[in-house]
Amino acid sequence: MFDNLSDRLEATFKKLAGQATINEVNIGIAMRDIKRALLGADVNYKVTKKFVEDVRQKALGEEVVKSVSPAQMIVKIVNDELTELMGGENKPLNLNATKLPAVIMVAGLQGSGKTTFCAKLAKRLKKNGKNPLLVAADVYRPAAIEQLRTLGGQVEVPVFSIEEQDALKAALGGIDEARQKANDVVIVDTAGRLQVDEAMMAEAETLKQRLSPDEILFVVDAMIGQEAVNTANVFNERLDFDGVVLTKLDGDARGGAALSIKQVVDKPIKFMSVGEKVDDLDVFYPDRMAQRILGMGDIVSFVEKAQETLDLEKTRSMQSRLLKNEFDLNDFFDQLQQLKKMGSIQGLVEMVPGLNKMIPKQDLDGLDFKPIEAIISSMTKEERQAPEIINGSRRMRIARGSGTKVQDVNMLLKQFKEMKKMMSSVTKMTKSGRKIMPQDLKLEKLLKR
Ligand SMILES: Nc1nc2c(ncn2[C@@H]2O[C@H](COP(=O)(O)OP(=O)(O)OP(=O)(O)O)[C@@H](O)[C@H]2O)c(=O)[nH]1
Repeated sequence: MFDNLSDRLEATFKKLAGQATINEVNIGIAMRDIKRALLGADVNYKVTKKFVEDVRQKALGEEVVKSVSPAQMIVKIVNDELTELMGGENKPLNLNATKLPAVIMVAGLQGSGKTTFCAKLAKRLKKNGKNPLLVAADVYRPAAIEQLRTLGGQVEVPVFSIEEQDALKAALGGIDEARQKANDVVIVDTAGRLQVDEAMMAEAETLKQRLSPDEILFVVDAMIGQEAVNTANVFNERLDFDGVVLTKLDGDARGGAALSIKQVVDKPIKFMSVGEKVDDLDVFYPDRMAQRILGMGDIVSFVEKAQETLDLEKTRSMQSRLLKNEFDLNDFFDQLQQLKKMGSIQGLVEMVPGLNKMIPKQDLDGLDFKPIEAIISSMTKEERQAPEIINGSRRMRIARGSGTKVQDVNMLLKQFKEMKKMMSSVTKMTKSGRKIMPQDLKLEKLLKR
């Protein structure tokens, strides 16, 4: 996701890197490039136009600070504007129902990933101490009910359904059942159709009126590009939903939906789904997403994900070593082993600065960490602890031992060094309690301001 956009933005920043000052001419060229990059990523035309204009105004209005290069300044402005574009901060679910159970209604087109999302959300809520009930209000297709049952089984959350084709009856029945069984949240999976149609909308409206949900979430497949924004508009006009869930962000989606939806319907993106497995759901953080788009990785999400999934003992010791700046290739190796346990590798790799450049994309599907593992395995304990002692002859030995080339060893060491440098600035920032920004990770000069 966003690869192409990231590459094109990076190229734009590189072009600016050699320039001494910001002026109408170089900003004009940069804005033209950014505009093309956004349109190429399927971002809505109006949104793109406004975005570029805002960045231009800010860039030209910005006071020139000697120690900051135009490229750095623009990266910062683009980062801030991207964050704003996607909603600024994450907006959490509203589950402060005065009457229990809280009701979450989930709507969207058929095949958007709605049912899968319901199960993922149930799992997440359960983990957070809730006692959810899933309700199959997609009553027209037995397969959909069956799917919810299967997924409910996987996440160990009960599923309520009825035989009759009456969505309202199913939903009300589910709420009743929740009251009796002391479930504090009800997640209602509503019917999707292949296209927005009147009957579907009317049914969803009735459900909204009768259930008074605490939260209506609209689920949309990010792969459908511009159409995602149009569908969101139609649903929003009828349902005035509370939040958006973007799905299939692990696929080839160009990201336009993520970047346009908030602006067009003025509703926050609350979650993003990044794979088919029940764990592949992340809270949507606009600031972290902006950092990812700018190729800065997303250390914060990565550590959080690690905490959720991994061997806590190991994670803790890794974090403490990170804080002490003792992170070495042993930790890196451990991390790779653990990564495999953490679901969608592609998604995870994108979160770690440097790692996305280290592992060729085509290798990700086959989880091919083997060359990296082989290289690290061929090192001695001392070498892993202090990679700087790995000189030319050691590199040759390691390459031979791991069946790789010296260039591969060089590459790994170089990337590790960069990663360590970045992590060290992150940890310094964490210690000082200051919020971490992408420019902290890459643009060291800015730190000196
Ligand atoms: N790659 C990927 N696939 C997903 C994701 N979310 C859902 N899917 C897949 O998309 C397909 C459709 O998902 P469903 O949850 O059945 O979609 P739905 O909107 O409930 O569709 P109906 O039940 O047919 O109305 C399934 O094969 C899911 O496994 C995701 O984030 N990434």
